[in-house]
Amino acid sequence: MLAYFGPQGTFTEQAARGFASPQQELVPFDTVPAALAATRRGETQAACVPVENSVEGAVPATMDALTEGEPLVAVAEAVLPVRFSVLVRPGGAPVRTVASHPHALAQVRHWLAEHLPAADVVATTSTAAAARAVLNGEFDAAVSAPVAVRHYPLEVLATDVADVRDAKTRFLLVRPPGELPEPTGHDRTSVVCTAADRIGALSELLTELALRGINLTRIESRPTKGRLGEYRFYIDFDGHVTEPRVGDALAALHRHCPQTRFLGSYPKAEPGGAVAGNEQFVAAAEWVETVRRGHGA
Ligand SMILES: O=C(O)C(=O)C[C@]1(C(=O)O)C=C[C@@H](O)C=C1
Repeated sequence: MLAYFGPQGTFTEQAARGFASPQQELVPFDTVPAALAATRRGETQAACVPVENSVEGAVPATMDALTEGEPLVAVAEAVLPVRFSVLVRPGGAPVRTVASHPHALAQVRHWLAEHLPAADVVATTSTAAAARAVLNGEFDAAVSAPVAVRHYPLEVLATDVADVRDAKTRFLLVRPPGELPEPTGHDRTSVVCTAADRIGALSELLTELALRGINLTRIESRPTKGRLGEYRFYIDFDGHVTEPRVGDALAALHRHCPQTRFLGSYPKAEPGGAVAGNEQFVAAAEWVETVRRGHGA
């Protein structure tokens, strides 16, 4: 069974369908923490959750839920284009309230200001929860994934709604630690570190990556929720933990910050990024070995 951030008809469900094997049952949960908790309890083998959007940035609920509680590691990612449909109850009543997930609302702000300027905007737990609430009569319109209309008998007021063309959301498939995915040569590694509160602490972490020619793809901070000013850093970079320099960098991050949590090494959904040559690192390590054995200089 595969848990996903639901209910039925979310973008996350589409991403989960891409990950699931044909016989695997998909189970919706109304929140990201609930989907991850089911996987931690062993009720589902894995969970699919959104992690970042190209317009609105990180999904804080996912970041927090990945660091609080038993470790989970990402084994795959997917990137989906994000375009919305605006759904209403059949009958053409005036739209006084429009609901959606905060990330979705942030991506259609200009469209709403132009087309539904008088409507009150309300946040719901997900885009599909908004469609469900419209069906129940709680709100007049939902900003939803186009597939939502297959699950909720609503009318489509507008399609292809997006302030920014080509917006995308990245999703992760996570499961309890186990066998790692094989390296493919186009992988991403994710970790979270709590940097010490002292001069240069963050720059030391990043320098460990830069010195080894590792390309940083994302860095986000979230408060630890303990002391004011204490932050966790979510760091994504190119490469797989089985590569010598990536393993080396991870060990260095752990030395600086013993509570470093490994969040996975998994194939990148979209090729690209700076591909630094791992070969030099392997060749250099081999050279050191020959020196150690007294066969090189
Ligand atoms: O509510 C959904 O449909 C989701 O899958 C969540 C989510 C998100 O968290 O970013 C996914 C894609 C869109 O950017 C809007 C909402």
